[in-house]
Amino acid sequence: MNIIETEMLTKRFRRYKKQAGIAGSIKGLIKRDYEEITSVSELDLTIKEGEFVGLIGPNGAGKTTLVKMLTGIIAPTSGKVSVMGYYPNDLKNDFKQQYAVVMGQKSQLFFDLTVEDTLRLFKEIYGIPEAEYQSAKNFFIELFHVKELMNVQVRTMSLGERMKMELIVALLHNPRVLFLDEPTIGLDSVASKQIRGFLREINEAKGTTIMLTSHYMEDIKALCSRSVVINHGSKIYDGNTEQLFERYQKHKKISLTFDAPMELPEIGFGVSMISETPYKKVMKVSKEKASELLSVLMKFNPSDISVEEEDIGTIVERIYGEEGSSLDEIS
Ligand SMILES: Nc1ncnc2c1ncn2[C@@H]1O[C@H](COP(=O)(O)OP(=O)(O)OP(=O)(O)O)[C@@H](O)[C@H]1O
Repeated sequence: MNIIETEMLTKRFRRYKKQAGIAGSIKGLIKRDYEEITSVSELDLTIKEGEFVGLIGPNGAGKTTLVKMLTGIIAPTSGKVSVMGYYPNDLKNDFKQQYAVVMGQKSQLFFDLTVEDTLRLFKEIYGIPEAEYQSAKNFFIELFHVKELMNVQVRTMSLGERMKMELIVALLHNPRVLFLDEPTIGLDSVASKQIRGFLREINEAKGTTIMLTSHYMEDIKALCSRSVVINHGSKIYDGNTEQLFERYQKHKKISLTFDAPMELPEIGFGVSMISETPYKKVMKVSKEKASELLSVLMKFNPSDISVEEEDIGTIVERIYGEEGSSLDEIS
């Protein structure tokens, strides 16, 4: 069953265009010039119940605008949108009860309350019956291993602990759809990995449909079997995530940190150095050579080593750049 359906979905904004200088400001008081921006353009999208979909695109691509239309925060300019059978912008209570939004950069927690109190507060907000509340709470406490944090004030928690709480609060009422925006932002690699594990578990155990927006390609690669790439408001790829990376990702970025100043010899593998200080080296290597290079680099005893995927901007450029690539062919 399709839980999200859009057809020719379009959102245009009118933006005041101020002319430069004081003269421009004064002129603007009398006559205003506007420019029209098409943030989402004729977008067709269907998502089945239970899917875990990555929504990716460079800054300003239209991701947030799309999610705002799917959650009813803004109305489309034209086209059709249906989420769980509702027109989101009607903002029916039944609709709002069935989805959740978690944003890595915005918190819905009350920093002075303990987690126990916060959860109880959200129980009341969502009107969750006591028995259901207890069972959901226990399920998440166990899943996220947060038993010892229940009576801790939110403000004293680490970023990773707080993100777990954001997810518990959002999922307490068992929503059918979860919209996630940058859930691992600012987290170290251990905490990010943990959060990814929980999200996978929630998707599998509860069948929650998840739409994940992230600039971290590692999140998308680890979690989403399907990816939707948008650029300038239009869909430019919709399909298998593995194929997306296989086809459009050429390099990996490897960062090494050392406890003492280190000068690396010429290491070959066609490596190009992105930045270099005595304590930190960041380099780019073709994805085929990455693991071989890693085993060589380990011999220099780095105190930390990380491997990152290419950023979405580079992937988008390749999608455009590939001769004959068309959406029909890819998806
Ligand atoms: N309320 C608004 N009024 C005018 N223009 C807007 C409004 N909201 C978004 N836009 C414009 O629409 C375009 C898409 O913005 P949107 O926030 O959806 O992009 P995004 O893909 O979420 O970007 P980011 O990754 O930077 O968050 C941008 O050019 C933005 O400036």
